[in-house]
Amino acid sequence: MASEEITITGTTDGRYAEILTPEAIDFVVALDREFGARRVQLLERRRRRRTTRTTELDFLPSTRHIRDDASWTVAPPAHDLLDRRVEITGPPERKMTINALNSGAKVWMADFEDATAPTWENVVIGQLNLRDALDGTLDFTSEEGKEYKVNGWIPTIMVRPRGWHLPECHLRIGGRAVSAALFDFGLYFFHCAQRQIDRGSGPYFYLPKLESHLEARLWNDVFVWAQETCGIPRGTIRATVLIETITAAFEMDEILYELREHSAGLNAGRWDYLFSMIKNRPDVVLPERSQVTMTAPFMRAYTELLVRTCHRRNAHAIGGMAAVVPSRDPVAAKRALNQVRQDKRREVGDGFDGSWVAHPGLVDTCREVFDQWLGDEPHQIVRKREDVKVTADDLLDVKAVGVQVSEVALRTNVSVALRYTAAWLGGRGAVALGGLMEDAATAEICRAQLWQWISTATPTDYGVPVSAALVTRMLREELDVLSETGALDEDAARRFSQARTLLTVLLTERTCPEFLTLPAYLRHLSGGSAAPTPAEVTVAA
Ligand SMILES: CC(=O)SCCNC(=O)CCNC(=O)[C@H](O)C(C)(C)COP(=O)(O)OP(=O)(O)OC[C@H]1O[C@@H](n2cnc3c(N)ncnc32)[C@H](O)[C@@H]1OP(=O)(O)O
Ligand SMILES: O=CC(=O)O
Ligand SMILES: [Mg+2]
Repeated sequence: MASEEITITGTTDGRYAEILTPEAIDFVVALDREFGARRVQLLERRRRRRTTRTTELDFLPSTRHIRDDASWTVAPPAHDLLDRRVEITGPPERKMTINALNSGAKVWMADFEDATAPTWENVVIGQLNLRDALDGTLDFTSEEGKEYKVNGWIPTIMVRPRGWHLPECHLRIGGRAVSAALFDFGLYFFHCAQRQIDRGSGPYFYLPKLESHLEARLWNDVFVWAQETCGIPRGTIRATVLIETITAAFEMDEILYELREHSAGLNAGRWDYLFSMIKNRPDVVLPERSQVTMTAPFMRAYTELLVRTCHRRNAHAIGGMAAVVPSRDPVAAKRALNQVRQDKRREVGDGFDGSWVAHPGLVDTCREVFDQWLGDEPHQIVRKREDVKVTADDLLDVKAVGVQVSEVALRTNVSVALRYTAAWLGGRGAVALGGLMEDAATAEICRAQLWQWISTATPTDYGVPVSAALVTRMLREELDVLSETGALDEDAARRFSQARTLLTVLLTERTCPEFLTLPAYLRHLSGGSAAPTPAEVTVAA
């Protein structure tokens, strides 16, 4: 096994070499050799669980003792994760890294996941930006000559590696691609763990898209191994798990338990949660995205249970993303701020200890709401929310009878899915479209909804059922409009055409494809040359 060839197929010279040192690559390879096989087994378990399920989802009988045992709690919070009232998220792109570090938020989540298109450049240079930030050497000059530098105080940094489902195909062991999650975690840990400790902080993470406590156990074992290997005391790492799949919502206690010596609570990843709901219950038709708000009974049940579960275990409960971004139009900007204010008020009132914003222009709004409620207290974990009683039925209480979709809703989902996918193929993992922040999670909702509406022939409010023919026609029309108005240069036209082909295939599969980003990555960003499937050839023709 030790003789398996290690190959790297992306750029490795210039500043890439500062991250892709032989020692750092050895560390990632060792991580993948240690844990790669378990990751593959857990992905297979995900597939089996989803395809062979015959009864409704429920809490696990086998882990009842963990839920019923009131005696355990998670480790006390690290000193710089005590007060998390406002957390800004975004990709570790150079300028945005500086802007996030200067934003005044308590925490910055540097995101290799929903907000990053995992091109080789984005994933390696993102690591370099993080390291430069810690070394105090991060600067940037824009094309217009605007100079960017990090001011004095910076937020606590948490890094979100990619999910277990994604491979990093540019690094292979004996021809096998390594896990993208271990690649992102490993490089950050290798370069920045000690740097963070030296400045009085630590290696902190956000863990995305977990589907079970066994996946949390795998992360915990990765943490223990990484700390031991690098001579860092056990329990130095801290990680907040996003509860953003419906199966994980049934295992919140168990996830905290698995990670208890490294846990920094849970976060309500509302957008992927909706996506997961559609994927896991394809026959329960959800209306358009704008109508499924956080006050829908099943979304409320999920967030209430999250707060109660966290606080019972002395862990932070962190709120989610109101996906509006301020616009330059003052009226729209005011509306966006009001929406964010309302969303954060609901969260703090429910017991959340902090929340996310997607833009520096929203930091003050979120902080003001939490300041008003928390005052000088760093969090509200003392509010145990014992009044909350959430059953399995509550988590699944989707009122989806008689859903009809409007033409506007259909066209919006088509437009966002197409534009986002094209941007992603061009290396941008988050974009503002129509005043909304769109990232991998929100785009997955759009395309999964289109798939669901096609597969159930959901009626439209103008008399015809949604069909593959209707949606593929809309995709073509959307692309035609962009082409005719001259909005696309040659590169953009190619990416839009690739996006249309990809979406057309995914939207017409018999079962809802697991992820948009996985086939998109394998086909277009992995540096490989995957042959097109017969379905894609048909679409392209
Ligand atoms: C479902 C989830 O997982 S949510 C978490 C993942 N998603 C995210 O993190 C999205 C983060 N947000 C973003 O990426 C951006 O806000 C976008 C793409 C939506 C909009 O960005 P822009 O189009 O650049 O917005 P806008 O022009 O208003 O930005 C103004 C300034 O704020 C900066 N900015 C905007 N958002 C951020 C951010 N999240 N972090 C740091 N800087 C930011 C811009 O770089 C720009 O800087 P400049 O004035 O120095 O040029
Ligand atoms: O990652 C966050 C989400 O809402 O999805
Ligand atoms: Mg997410």
